[in-house]
Amino acid sequence: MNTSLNEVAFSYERRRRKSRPADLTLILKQVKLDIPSGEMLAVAGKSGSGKSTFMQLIKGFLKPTFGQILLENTDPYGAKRPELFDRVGFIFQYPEHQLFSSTVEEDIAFGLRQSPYTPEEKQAKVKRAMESVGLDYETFASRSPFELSGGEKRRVAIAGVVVLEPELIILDEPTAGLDYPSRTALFEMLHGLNAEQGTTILWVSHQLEEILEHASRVLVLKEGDFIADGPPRQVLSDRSLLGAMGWELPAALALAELLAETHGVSLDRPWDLREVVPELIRLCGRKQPSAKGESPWLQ
Ligand SMILES: Nc1ncnc2c1ncn2[C@@H]1O[C@H](COP(=O)(O)OP(=O)(O)OP(=O)(O)O)[C@@H](O)[C@H]1O
Repeated sequence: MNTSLNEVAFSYERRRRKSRPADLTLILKQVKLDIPSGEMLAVAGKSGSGKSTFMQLIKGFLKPTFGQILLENTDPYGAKRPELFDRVGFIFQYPEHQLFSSTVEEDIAFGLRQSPYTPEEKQAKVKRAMESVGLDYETFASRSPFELSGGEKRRVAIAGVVVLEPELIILDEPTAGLDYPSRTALFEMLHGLNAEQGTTILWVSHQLEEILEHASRVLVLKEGDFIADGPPRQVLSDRSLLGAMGWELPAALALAELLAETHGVSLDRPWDLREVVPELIRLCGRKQPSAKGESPWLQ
């Protein structure tokens, strides 16, 4: 689903008739933005910069004070079509805190309770949603969500949104509090939804490495303005931007710079630590890993 913000400004203050943007404290400042269908879009910015407000406007939890949100070129408010917001799924931070049913299946099916589907159709949808988040139906459907691991609980909570087949999914720091394997699995799942169902994924992230690895585009928000927008490799190599945001250089670039300074090694802008490792191995005089994947450190 194509999503646009047309000069959207937002204030939590009450707007009086005839008030202008300059009369109010704006949390989002006349933002113009297009989010074409199918993007993996990360939003970064300091605490209080307006990320959550931005996401809630797209979901329809908040209404623009000025300007318009367009979903498939339609303003849901102007066209009196609030149901367009149902095509946007919203996953809060720590969504597992909102699980409440006694079984995984009931929890995921909760959003379908008002729908016209038969019980069999609902079960098929739940099963499909569970598969798309990597939860085996036979293993998990009848278990209590409260007995699962943190990563599994989060998958159940996400399946409860995926079952509604949203075209755009918004996630607020989806990897917060997860260990490395759970983070990797979560992104595999999001990439799967994006590639197989064309779902647009928009998520808030505070981790540059995560953005570099998973996003097709990154938006940087500062005090209600998008100050950068583009491919992560381009945006996150801008030193003045990194300085303005108080962000460290991504680890692979920092390591490459250190190698250049200390050993005169020149690497071609590595973005991933895996791209730096072969050079480190060479400098240490160790062999490269064999085709079988043996660790060079153990030889
Ligand atoms: N309900 C509210 N009423 C009034 N002001 C609010 C409300 N919610 C947020 N704000 C203010 O709006 C600004 C932006 O908040 P927002 O939650 O959108 O930022 P954020 O970038 O998501 O922050 P964080 O990373 O800490 O979650 C902050 O100054 C905040 O205090």
